Amino acid sequence: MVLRELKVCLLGDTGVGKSSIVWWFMEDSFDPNINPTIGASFMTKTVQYQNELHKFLIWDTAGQERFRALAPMYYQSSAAVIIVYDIMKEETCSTLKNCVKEIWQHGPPNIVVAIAGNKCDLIDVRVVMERDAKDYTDSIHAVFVETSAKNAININELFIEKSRRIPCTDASPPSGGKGFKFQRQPSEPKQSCC
Ligand SMILES: Nc1nc2c(ncn2[C@@H]2O[C@H](COP(=O)(O)OP(=O)(O)OP(=O)(O)O)[C@@H](O)[C@H]2O)c(=O)[nH]1
Repeated sequence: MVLRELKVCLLGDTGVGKSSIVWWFMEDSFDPNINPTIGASFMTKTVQYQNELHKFLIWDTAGQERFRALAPMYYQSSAAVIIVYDIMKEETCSTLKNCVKEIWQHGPPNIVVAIAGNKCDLIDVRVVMERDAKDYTDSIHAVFVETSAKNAININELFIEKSRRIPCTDASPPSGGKGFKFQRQPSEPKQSCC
């Protein structure tokens, strides 16, 4: 079976639920008392997709202002970004849009962008309309999905949709070899990020 590697970076404001999304994807569980990320955290998970194994290499970045300058170090070496906003906080959409602009300017060419409107379990108190978010993401040709890390809505789908769109690196060991091929190495940050 072919093994493919997909480097994915999560970006977005503090508190939108990036770590919770990753945690659900990794562990099938939700922690209401999860701590804010410091710097960034790295995780891997391998899933079977059709007749391939997809190994996700996931960088979960910190959304707090004081860590934003670090973000380019992670997205510049990624094949895909998931930019998360909170459907209850309009201002997190502004951050998202700034983030998209920055990635277009400073990210790798052909990076795949997905937008996740998180906390859709709180649909009754939403302030960001799904239609508006969808129109925006269509305009930038990004994948769009509303998610809930709390109720496990669309989390696996988000990662699977990514893996369908990313031109994956074949990480199968060359015949006789044992190692994995990595796509790109992190480089120095160019400027502060989303
Ligand atoms: N109701 C609800 N709460 C959520 C959801 N996802 C995350 N939360 C809560 O939102 C808060 C922030 O979640 P985090 O996952 O730490 O957010 P983050 O984007 O990683 O934050 P930083 O690490 O600071 O960048 C926590 O209290 C979570 O329990 C969700 O889908 N629904």
